[in-house]
Amino acid sequence: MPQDPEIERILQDPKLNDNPLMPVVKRLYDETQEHKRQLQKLMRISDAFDGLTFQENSELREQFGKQLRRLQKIARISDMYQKNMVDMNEQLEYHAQHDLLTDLPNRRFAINRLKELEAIYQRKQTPFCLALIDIDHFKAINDKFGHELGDMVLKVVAKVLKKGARKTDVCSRWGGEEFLLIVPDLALESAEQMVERILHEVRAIPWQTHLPGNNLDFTVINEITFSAGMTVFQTNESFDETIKRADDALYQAKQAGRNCIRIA
Ligand SMILES: Nc1nc2c(ncn2[C@@H]2O[C@H](COP(=O)(O)OP(=O)(O)OP(=O)(O)O)[C@@H](O)[C@H]2O)c(=O)[nH]1
Repeated sequence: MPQDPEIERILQDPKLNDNPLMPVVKRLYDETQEHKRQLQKLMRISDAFDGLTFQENSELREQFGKQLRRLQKIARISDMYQKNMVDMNEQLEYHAQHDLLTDLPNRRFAINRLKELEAIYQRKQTPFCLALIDIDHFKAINDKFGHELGDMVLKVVAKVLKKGARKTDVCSRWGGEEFLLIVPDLALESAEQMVERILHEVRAIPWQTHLPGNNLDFTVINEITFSAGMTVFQTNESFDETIKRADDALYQAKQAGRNCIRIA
């Protein structure tokens, strides 16, 4: 420990030995030296601690970075997972309301739409028409050419029906070879003209020429037609009753030789 030379000299001076203040000066000097030693020791400890802290800091920083990267990865995975769940839910919802073969809205979808229209009708008296459309002699197509070709015919006819209807109409697969067309905001006469036009388009499908379809031979089909029963929703009835009337009209169309529309 470096001593203070000036004070050392005074303390060693024999002339001052008898000075009554000398013991106090000596004690103070010793205490000061001791404090100095303590201070230096503390500084050394603090230096070492600083080094240690720095090392720990960089280790902590590295661990923190690692954790952060892991968290970001987990967040990305969770994002993707959530997006997949949303996509899957949308798909599930879509498939719950659409027909797998034709991709048209299914019976459940149509019934929901009918419920909505029925409710709207109670408030605003906005009329809507229904057309039950049934492909003629479809069993014979299956029997003669096979179920696979029958499926393709259903798909092609469904496309033509959808294309012929307006965007606001619902063209649904009601079941088997039967379709329900829901036509809101249109007088029955105009709706009938629309279905007549669609029937004409279905008849005109060029089965003989250029239909795509794996190894299926569409040239065996001559002409596909449908029969339709149409009606309009009336006050004080449920849509079930409207459908029943459309079904009766469809029966009449079949009885009349098919390939035509009847109104009830
Ligand atoms: N390929 C195929 N056939 C179906 C499907 N759904 C129902 N069918 C068939 O459609 C046929 C309907 O036959 P029917 O109810 O006798 O009616 P149709 O032969 O069209 O006779 P009409 O309606 O009186 O003109 C049945 O043979 C069913 O098996 C389907 O998804 N794919």
